[in-house]
Amino acid sequence: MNQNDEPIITIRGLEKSFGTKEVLKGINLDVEKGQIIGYIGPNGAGKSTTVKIMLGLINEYVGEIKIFGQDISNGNVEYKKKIGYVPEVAEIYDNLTGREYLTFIGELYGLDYDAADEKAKKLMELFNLEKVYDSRISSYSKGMRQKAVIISSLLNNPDILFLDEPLSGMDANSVMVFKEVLAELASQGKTIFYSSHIMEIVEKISNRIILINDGKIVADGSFDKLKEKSMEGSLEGIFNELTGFKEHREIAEEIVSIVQGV
Ligand SMILES: Nc1ncnc2c1ncn2[C@@H]1O[C@H](COP(=O)(O)OP(=O)(O)OP(=O)(O)O)[C@@H](O)[C@H]1O
Repeated sequence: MNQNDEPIITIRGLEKSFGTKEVLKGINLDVEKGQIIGYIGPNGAGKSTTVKIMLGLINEYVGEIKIFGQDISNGNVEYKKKIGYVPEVAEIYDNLTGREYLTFIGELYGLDYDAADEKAKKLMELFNLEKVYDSRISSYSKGMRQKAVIISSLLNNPDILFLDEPLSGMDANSVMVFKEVLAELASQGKTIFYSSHIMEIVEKISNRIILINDGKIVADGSFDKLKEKSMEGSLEGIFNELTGFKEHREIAEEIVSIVQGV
């Protein structure tokens, strides 16, 4: 196997506990260049934990992770230069303007100020944010902030993009643009690791879906392949089936009866 055929991410025997709580119980995964992975699972399943370990934000774990062929525990953080990350909750610098924030991030990635400014400005225009480029981020709406975070994750032209619920707050037009951007990036060989609870979108954009439950991978394949193995026609149905969740109606009825009982 030559170097170009090597998986871009390899995870072997990944285990992670917080105190006595075992969160990841042996994750094994090879991700190929150009894949859009939909990484899904119930609340608390360990999706963000897996991503944070890959980003080097959590250092203590059992198992081996290679990104771009390098073991990430070797102390060399160079690989991070080729990664983009949109966290579920972004701490962005409210008192900075869009321009200040994005050029700052661009410079952290090694771009010079003018290159970062030009790129950020063009991307802000394409996301309809040109008018607020010089306004403080504290004045942005939720969706506007989210777009600024997405732009910041793209400034370094990353080879792997980790997205944790990236569309929250974004309007339908922007979602449409962003979905196309992801498909286009993947077609150019970028790898996308996409975590979300919006099953309709995961179903549409991912060419490979990985479902974790109780710390283990319980499904891995294209949406069509998962459908073949299931009685369910939608990803939402497959998700319910594989996570053993059947009581939604009973739970809903109980909630309503408690609400009405006050
Ligand atoms: N720093 C931490 N300290 C202690 N427990 C943690 C920590 N981070 C995560 N956990 C626990 O690990 C489990 C997995 O959390 P994680 O955030 O990875 O889940 P998730 O699959 O991303 O969930 P969600 O869909 O709700 O975002 C949860 O039980 C959570 O409480």
